[in-house]
Amino acid sequence: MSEQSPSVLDQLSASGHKKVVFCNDSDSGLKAIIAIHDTTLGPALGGTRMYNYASEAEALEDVLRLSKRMTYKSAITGLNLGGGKGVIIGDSRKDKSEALMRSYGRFIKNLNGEYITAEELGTTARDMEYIRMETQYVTGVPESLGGAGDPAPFSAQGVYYGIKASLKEVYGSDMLAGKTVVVQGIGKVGEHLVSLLRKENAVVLISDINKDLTMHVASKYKAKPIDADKIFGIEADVYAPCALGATINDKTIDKMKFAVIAGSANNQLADDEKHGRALLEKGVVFAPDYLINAGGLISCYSELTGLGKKRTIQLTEHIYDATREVLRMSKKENIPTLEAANRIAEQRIASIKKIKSSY
Ligand SMILES: NC(=O)c1ccc[n+]([C@@H]2O[C@H](COP(=O)([O-])OP(=O)(O)OC[C@H]3O[C@@H](n4cnc5c(N)ncnc54)[C@H](O)[C@@H]3O)[C@@H](O)[C@H]2O)c1
Repeated sequence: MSEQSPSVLDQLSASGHKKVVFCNDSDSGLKAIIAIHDTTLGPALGGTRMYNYASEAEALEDVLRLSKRMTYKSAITGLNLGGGKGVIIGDSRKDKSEALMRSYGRFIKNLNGEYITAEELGTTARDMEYIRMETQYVTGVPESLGGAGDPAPFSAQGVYYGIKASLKEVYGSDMLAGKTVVVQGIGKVGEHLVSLLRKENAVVLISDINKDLTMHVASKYKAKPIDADKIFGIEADVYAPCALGATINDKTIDKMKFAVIAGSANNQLADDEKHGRALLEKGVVFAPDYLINAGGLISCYSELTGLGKKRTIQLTEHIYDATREVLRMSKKENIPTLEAANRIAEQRIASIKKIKSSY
């Protein structure tokens, strides 16, 4: 390691991580890192991403960042879960096998429940089935195996509540009828969101790089297709990014004519501090992504704790109140909404830590 790069333990100290496990199995070719950020509220839950990282340092940086975000996400959503994440280094189309996934499952097993995994970028429900063959500490398995199934409908529902809470902040009413919403990306989450918005007679504009899907969703829900390069010139009440991260950046902020940004995509701000502050100054209400896209996490939590669908829906509805609280704090303290969300999450963790210290 060069003199400039901090040691792994220094990196953990700086980010407040509890534990990082490096996994290596030469028989199956497994190379993975599991990061456990914080377990004050409960076991560390977070998906496993499989990605062809350019270096181990890049994989470590990603897993540290993602696991910390999971701590905040669970905390602000009111769940009794900590934050963790796993990354498998490799090409998910070429390097995956039953043995590799089961080997990874055995590393999770050896953590005795301190870390619970789920599906993420590059991993599938089938992979979770393989992990399940080795350990019970996995969630998001198919309904046919007793799991809660696809979390996307719950993620969409949470985004819908986030949009409504933001409209309430801006217009004093959360009615969607007649409001214009631009949904960017109409995949698993986006399409469910379009359906919920159209049920309340919102005017919905959709954009997706998949043209056939766009035409299909447009005619199914009576939504209007728009070109990707037109999005940031449109005047609309809400922009719902449901495709990629970092769409709010130096290039797009100036052009935006939206009152609210609320969508499912992770890490929507290219630079959390800089762009969070820029949106605040521009008067655009930004519903923090990690809060309003937590419906999928809530679905996993329900699966783990044996809660039924009804309770999952109730917990997802709570995203409305949680968003309102964040927006109120942001306004009162004149701080970006992401910072307000982080503070609320940190306050919950600190207060529960105190309770747990009492014998
Ligand atoms: N699925 C969940 O439960 C869940 C939970 C939390 C967060 N998220 C996040 O929400 C986002 C969407 O998730 P998903 O499960 O619907 O993914 P998905 O892959 O099913 O859908 C993404 C859609 O975005 C489209 N797309 C890609 N690039 C685009 C671009 N430049 N412009 C317009 N459209 C583009 C794709 O064609 C696809 O239809 C992702 O960022 C994901 O990380 C998803």
